[in-house]
Amino acid sequence: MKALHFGAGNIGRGFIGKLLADAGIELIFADVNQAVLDALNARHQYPVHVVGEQAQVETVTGVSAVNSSSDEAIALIAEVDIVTTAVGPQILERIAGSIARGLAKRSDSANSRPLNIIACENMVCGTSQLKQHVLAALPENYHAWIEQHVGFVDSAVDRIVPPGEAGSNDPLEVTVETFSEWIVDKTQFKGELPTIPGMELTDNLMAFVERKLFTLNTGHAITAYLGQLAGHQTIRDAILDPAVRAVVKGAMQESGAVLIKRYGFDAEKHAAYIEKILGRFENPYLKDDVERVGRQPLRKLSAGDRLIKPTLGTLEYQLPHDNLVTGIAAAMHYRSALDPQAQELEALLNSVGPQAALAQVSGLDANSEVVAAVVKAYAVMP
Ligand SMILES: NC(=O)C1=CN([C@@H]2O[C@H](COP(=O)(O)OP(=O)(O)OC[C@H]3O[C@@H](n4cnc5c(N)ncnc54)[C@H](O)[C@@H]3O)[C@@H](O)[C@H]2O)C=CC1
Ligand SMILES: O=P(O)(O)OC[C@H]1O[C@](O)(CO)[C@@H](O)[C@@H]1O
Repeated sequence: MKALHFGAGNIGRGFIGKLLADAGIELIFADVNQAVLDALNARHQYPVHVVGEQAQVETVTGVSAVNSSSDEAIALIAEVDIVTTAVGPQILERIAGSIARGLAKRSDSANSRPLNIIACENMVCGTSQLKQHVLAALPENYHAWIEQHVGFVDSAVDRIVPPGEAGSNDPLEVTVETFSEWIVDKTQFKGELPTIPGMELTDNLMAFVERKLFTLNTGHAITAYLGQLAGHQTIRDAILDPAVRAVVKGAMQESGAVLIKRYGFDAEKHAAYIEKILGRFENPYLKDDVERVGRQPLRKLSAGDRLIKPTLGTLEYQLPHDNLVTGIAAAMHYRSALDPQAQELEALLNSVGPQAALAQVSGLDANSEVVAAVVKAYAVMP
């Protein structure tokens, strides 16, 4: 089997690419970072530091790399059995053009072996969104062939992989936690289901996607936003602050109450899931900055993402949401000189004020009770 993986970043090298290579699949990364491409092609291997109680360095071997918009990448799409991505939600549209050209070439060369494409991003149905971008970039006469031969498989991906330590000058080295979970929708595959250790198949993906995004990511984001307000640099320091932890845990419980109602999760098991996540945030072996986890606040404050979507669920089922409201207010205070979305948010707040800014960014009704509650919480934050 042969795979092309877009995005040789933290999740690409530290999680998805590692699982593919460990499964004996010939793996080629597609990226735009020349230093990373050169290093992968010079060494064909890289170290993954798996940190936890029993730390170990695992070497991923037999890998190579191409530029993601090169003719080589397009030729590979025409040839491989699996394409995966971990590039960031906003980049999916950009790589869709290369994928479309590769699929056209595959169809033109009458390669009718099934191909499965799996986007591994923090978003609901990321692969289905990628599929729409790919179809939009392809002439209509290819669409029926794509439907027949190409599986667009949605997935949920969970492993905390911060950027490498500033002290390391190896562009390939990556540090990961021991925990990992990659769950894919088995109903969307074309051809035989692959057997890749570490990839779990389900026919109930939406429950897993929402469980992960609206528990881990909800709690993580609020830890970052409240952590920054309290002057903490890292997620660990923030979650060890009792005032931050109380709100984070409360918000995960509020979001969890929605998930339990919607998907029938067992309440006790869900409480244990929350505790495990709090322990992962505390991981003493990872240095994870609040600025990484809080990045792109406009995306994180959008209607379908980790703060607003669970809050909408609490409104739907008439459940408490005070801690989620505090988290949303803290997100509106997020500032980062390195993050264009943080600056855009600040400019919007300065020009139209918190009530209109929140309504614009989140799609919430400006005159709703929940927006009024967030604005009230926002006003009393330092
Ligand atoms: N880091 C983490 O702990 C986790 C991240 N995720 C998700 O995984 C995705 C990737 O995140 P990270 O690996 O942390 O980001 P990253 O920034 O470390 O990696 C992204 C990679 O994509 C590459 N890239 C950018 N434009 C590209 C293009 N046009 N073609 C090909 N490659 C391109 C970048 O050069 C970089 O190597 C995101 O959607 C994130 O939400 C999900 C779970 C955990
Ligand atoms: O990658 P995003 O969506 O910006 O959000 C950061 C989040 O992703 C993760 O890196 C992995 O799920 C979390 O650590 C964090 O909640």
